[in-house]
Amino acid sequence: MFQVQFITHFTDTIGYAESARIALEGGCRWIQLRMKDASDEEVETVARQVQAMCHDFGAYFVLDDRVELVKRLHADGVHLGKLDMPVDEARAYLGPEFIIGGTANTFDDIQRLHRAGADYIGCGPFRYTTTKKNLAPILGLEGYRRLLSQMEEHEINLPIVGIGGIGADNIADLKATGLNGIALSGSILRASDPVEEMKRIIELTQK
Ligand SMILES: Cc1ncc(COP(=O)(O)OP(=O)(O)O)c(N)n1
Ligand SMILES: Cc1ncsc1CCOP(=O)(O)O
Ligand SMILES: [Mg+2]
Repeated sequence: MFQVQFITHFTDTIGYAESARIALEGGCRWIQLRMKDASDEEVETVARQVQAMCHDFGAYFVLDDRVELVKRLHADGVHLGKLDMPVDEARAYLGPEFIIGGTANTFDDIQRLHRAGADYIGCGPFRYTTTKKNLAPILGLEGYRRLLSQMEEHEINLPIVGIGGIGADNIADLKATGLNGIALSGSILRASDPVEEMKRIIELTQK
Protein backbone atom coordinates (compact mmCIF):
# COMPACT_ATOMS: atom_id res chain seq x y z
CA MET A 1 0.00 0.00 0.00
CA PHE A 2 1.33 3.47 -0.92
CA GLN A 3 2.15 5.18 2.39
CA VAL A 4 1.18 8.73 3.37
CA GLN A 5 3.08 10.33 6.25
CA PHE A 6 1.98 13.72 7.58
CA ILE A 7 4.65 15.97 9.09
CA THR A 8 3.33 18.45 11.63
CA HIS A 9 3.76 22.13 10.96
CA PHE A 10 1.97 25.37 11.76
CA THR A 11 0.21 28.30 10.11
CA ASP A 12 -1.24 31.57 11.45
CA THR A 13 -4.31 29.64 12.57
CA ILE A 14 -3.17 26.02 13.00
CA GLY A 15 -0.77 24.81 15.69
CA TYR A 16 1.32 21.63 15.71
CA ALA A 17 -1.17 19.44 17.60
CA GLU A 18 -4.08 20.77 15.52
CA SER A 19 -2.17 19.99 12.33
CA ALA A 20 -1.85 16.38 13.49
CA ARG A 21 -5.58 16.19 14.31
CA ILE A 22 -6.43 17.50 10.85
CA ALA A 23 -4.29 14.82 9.20
CA LEU A 24 -5.79 12.06 11.36
CA GLU A 25 -9.36 13.20 10.70
CA GLY A 26 -8.47 13.24 7.00
CA GLY A 27 -7.47 9.58 7.15
CA CYS A 28 -3.69 9.75 7.55
CA ARG A 29 -2.38 6.97 9.79
CA TRP A 30 1.29 7.98 10.09
CA ILE A 31 2.11 11.21 11.92
CA GLN A 32 5.57 12.64 12.40
CA LEU A 33 5.83 15.33 15.08
CA ARG A 34 8.35 17.83 13.78
CA MET A 35 8.90 20.97 15.88
CA LYS A 36 12.25 22.37 14.80
CA ASP A 37 12.50 25.48 16.96
CA ALA A 38 11.01 24.12 20.17
CA SER A 39 12.61 23.06 23.45
CA ASP A 40 12.53 19.41 24.53
CA GLU A 41 9.96 20.38 27.17
CA GLU A 42 7.69 22.03 24.58
CA VAL A 43 8.02 19.05 22.27
CA GLU A 44 7.26 16.59 25.06
CA THR A 45 4.07 18.44 25.97
CA VAL A 46 2.80 18.38 22.37
CA ALA A 47 4.13 14.87 21.80
CA ARG A 48 1.99 13.48 24.61
CA GLN A 49 -1.10 15.11 23.07
CA VAL A 50 -0.33 13.89 19.55
CA GLN A 51 0.62 10.40 20.76
CA ALA A 52 -2.80 10.12 22.48
CA MET A 53 -4.54 11.24 19.28
CA CYS A 54 -2.58 8.72 17.22
CA HIS A 55 -3.55 5.97 19.68
CA ASP A 56 -7.22 6.92 19.35
CA PHE A 57 -7.00 6.83 15.53
CA GLY A 58 -4.81 3.71 15.35
CA ALA A 59 -2.03 5.69 13.70
CA TYR A 60 1.76 5.39 13.83
CA PHE A 61 3.41 8.16 15.85
CA VAL A 62 7.03 9.05 15.14
CA LEU A 63 9.18 11.97 16.26
CA ASP A 64 11.61 14.02 14.21
CA ASP A 65 15.16 14.11 15.60
CA ARG A 66 14.59 13.48 19.32
CA VAL A 67 15.71 9.93 20.01
CA GLU A 68 15.70 10.13 23.82
CA LEU A 69 12.11 11.39 23.83
CA VAL A 70 11.07 8.56 21.50
CA LYS A 71 12.34 6.06 24.07
CA ARG A 72 10.84 7.89 27.04
CA LEU A 73 7.40 8.14 25.43
CA HIS A 74 7.68 4.80 23.67
CA ALA A 75 6.69 6.46 20.40
CA ASP A 76 6.68 4.17 17.37
CA GLY A 77 9.88 5.61 16.00
CA VAL A 78 12.11 8.48 14.95
CA HIS A 79 13.25 10.20 11.78
CA LEU A 80 16.93 11.15 11.56
CA GLY A 81 18.77 13.38 9.13
CA LYS A 82 22.45 13.95 8.46
CA LEU A 83 22.75 16.43 11.34
CA ASP A 84 21.03 14.13 13.85
CA MET A 85 22.13 11.09 15.81
CA PRO A 86 23.48 8.47 13.37
CA VAL A 87 20.98 5.72 12.58
CA ASP A 88 23.21 2.91 13.87
CA GLU A 89 23.72 4.78 17.17
CA ALA A 90 19.95 5.33 17.45
CA ARG A 91 19.37 1.62 16.77
CA ALA A 92 21.83 0.65 19.51
CA TYR A 93 20.01 3.03 21.91
CA LEU A 94 16.43 2.18 20.93
CA GLY A 95 16.66 -1.46 19.97
CA PRO A 96 14.86 -3.37 17.22
CA GLU A 97 11.24 -2.58 18.08
CA PHE A 98 11.37 1.09 17.07
CA ILE A 99 10.95 2.41 13.51
CA ILE A 100 14.02 4.42 12.44
CA GLY A 101 13.78 6.49 9.29
CA GLY A 102 16.64 8.35 7.65
CA THR A 103 16.93 11.21 5.18
CA ALA A 104 18.53 10.73 1.78
CA ASN A 105 19.25 13.09 -1.11
CA THR A 106 21.81 10.94 -2.98
CA PHE A 107 22.42 7.26 -3.64
CA ASP A 108 25.41 7.40 -1.29
CA ASP A 109 22.98 8.54 1.42
CA ILE A 110 20.72 5.59 0.61
CA GLN A 111 23.61 3.10 0.75
CA ARG A 112 24.80 4.55 4.06
CA LEU A 113 21.30 4.33 5.57
CA HIS A 114 20.87 0.79 4.29
CA ARG A 115 24.16 -0.27 5.89
CA ALA A 116 23.21 1.51 9.14
CA GLY A 117 19.94 -0.40 9.46
CA ALA A 118 17.30 2.24 8.70
CA ASP A 119 13.75 0.89 8.33
CA TYR A 120 12.74 3.42 5.69
CA ILE A 121 14.09 6.40 3.79
CA GLY A 122 12.64 9.89 3.44
CA CYS A 123 14.08 11.08 0.15
CA GLY A 124 13.91 14.65 -1.06
CA PRO A 125 13.28 17.37 -1.61
CA PHE A 126 10.98 16.60 -4.56
CA ARG A 127 10.73 20.34 -5.23
CA TYR A 128 11.20 23.67 -3.44
CA THR A 129 9.42 24.07 -0.11
CA THR A 130 9.40 26.65 2.66
CA THR A 131 8.60 24.06 5.35
CA LYS A 132 12.23 23.09 5.71
CA LYS A 133 15.19 25.47 5.71
CA ASN A 134 18.57 24.66 4.11
CA LEU A 135 17.14 22.34 1.47
CA ALA A 136 19.36 19.76 -0.21
CA PRO A 137 19.43 19.85 -4.07
CA ILE A 138 15.99 19.43 -5.61
CA LEU A 139 15.43 15.92 -6.98
CA GLY A 140 12.30 16.14 -9.12
CA LEU A 141 10.69 13.10 -10.73
CA GLU A 142 13.83 12.27 -12.71
CA GLY A 143 15.86 12.29 -9.51
CA TYR A 144 13.55 9.71 -7.97
CA ARG A 145 13.63 7.56 -11.10
CA ARG A 146 17.45 7.60 -11.07
CA LEU A 147 17.70 6.74 -7.34
CA LEU A 148 15.09 3.97 -7.56
CA SER A 149 16.94 2.49 -10.52
CA GLN A 150 20.21 2.54 -8.56
CA MET A 151 18.47 0.89 -5.59
CA GLU A 152 17.14 -1.87 -7.83
CA GLU A 153 20.56 -2.36 -9.45
CA HIS A 154 22.15 -2.75 -6.00
CA GLU A 155 19.25 -4.84 -4.61
CA ILE A 156 18.42 -2.33 -1.87
CA ASN A 157 14.76 -2.92 -1.02
CA LEU A 158 14.19 -0.33 1.73
CA PRO A 159 10.84 1.46 1.67
CA ILE A 160 11.41 4.98 0.30
CA VAL A 161 9.03 7.93 0.58
CA GLY A 162 9.24 11.18 -1.33
CA ILE A 163 9.11 14.50 0.50
CA GLY A 164 9.29 18.21 -0.19
CA GLY A 165 6.60 20.42 -1.70
CA ILE A 166 4.25 17.52 -2.49
CA GLY A 167 0.60 18.19 -3.28
CA ALA A 168 -2.41 16.44 -4.80
CA ASP A 169 -1.28 17.29 -8.35
CA ASN A 170 1.98 15.35 -7.87
CA ILE A 171 0.59 12.07 -6.52
CA ALA A 172 0.09 10.19 -9.78
CA ASP A 173 3.55 11.11 -11.13
CA LEU A 174 5.26 10.28 -7.83
CA LYS A 175 3.51 6.92 -7.62
CA ALA A 176 4.57 6.16 -11.19
CA THR A 177 8.25 6.59 -10.26
CA GLY A 178 8.00 3.53 -7.98
CA LEU A 179 8.23 5.37 -4.63
CA ASN A 180 6.61 3.47 -1.73
CA GLY A 181 4.94 6.56 -0.32
CA ILE A 182 5.07 10.28 0.37
CA ALA A 183 5.51 12.60 3.33
CA LEU A 184 3.94 16.04 3.25
CA SER A 185 2.74 19.00 5.27
CA GLY A 186 2.18 22.39 3.68
CA SER A 187 -0.16 21.43 0.85
CA ILE A 188 -2.59 20.13 3.47
CA LEU A 189 -2.35 23.07 5.87
CA ARG A 190 -2.60 25.71 3.12
CA ALA A 191 -5.81 24.17 1.70
CA SER A 192 -9.13 25.97 2.24
CA ASP A 193 -10.41 22.77 3.89
CA PRO A 194 -7.32 20.89 5.20
CA VAL A 195 -9.24 17.79 6.37
CA GLU A 196 -10.89 17.43 2.95
CA GLU A 197 -7.52 17.96 1.24
CA MET A 198 -6.02 15.15 3.34
CA LYS A 199 -8.95 12.90 2.36
CA ARG A 200 -8.43 13.81 -1.32
CA ILE A 201 -4.71 13.00 -1.16
CA ILE A 202 -5.33 9.69 0.62
CA GLU A 203 -7.87 8.77 -2.08
CA LEU A 204 -5.45 9.73 -4.86
CA THR A 205 -2.72 7.55 -3.36
CA GLN A 206 -5.01 4.51 -3.31
CA LYS A 207 -5.93 4.75 -7.02
C1 LIG B 1 9.94 11.43 6.14
C2 LIG B 1 10.97 12.48 6.34
N1 LIG B 1 11.95 12.65 5.40
C3 LIG B 1 12.89 13.61 5.58
C4 LIG B 1 12.87 14.40 6.70
C5 LIG B 1 13.95 15.44 6.91
O1 LIG B 1 14.63 15.13 8.08
P1 LIG B 1 15.99 15.94 8.39
O2 LIG B 1 16.89 15.83 7.22
O3 LIG B 1 16.50 15.47 9.69
O4 LIG B 1 15.52 17.43 8.50
P2 LIG B 1 14.55 18.02 9.61
O5 LIG B 1 13.17 17.44 9.32
O6 LIG B 1 15.08 17.54 10.94
O7 LIG B 1 14.61 19.49 9.41
C6 LIG B 1 11.87 14.20 7.66
N2 LIG B 1 11.83 14.95 8.78
N3 LIG B 1 10.93 13.25 7.46
C1 LIG C 1 11.79 18.37 2.77
C2 LIG C 1 11.39 18.28 4.18
N1 LIG C 1 12.18 17.72 5.11
C3 LIG C 1 11.68 17.77 6.32
S1 LIG C 1 10.13 18.51 6.37
C4 LIG C 1 10.21 18.78 4.68
C5 LIG C 1 9.15 19.47 3.97
C6 LIG C 1 7.86 18.71 4.01
O1 LIG C 1 6.86 19.65 4.09
P1 LIG C 1 6.10 20.20 2.79
O2 LIG C 1 5.24 19.08 2.30
O3 LIG C 1 5.33 21.37 3.32
O4 LIG C 1 7.14 20.62 1.77
MG1 LIG D 1 16.25 16.04 11.56
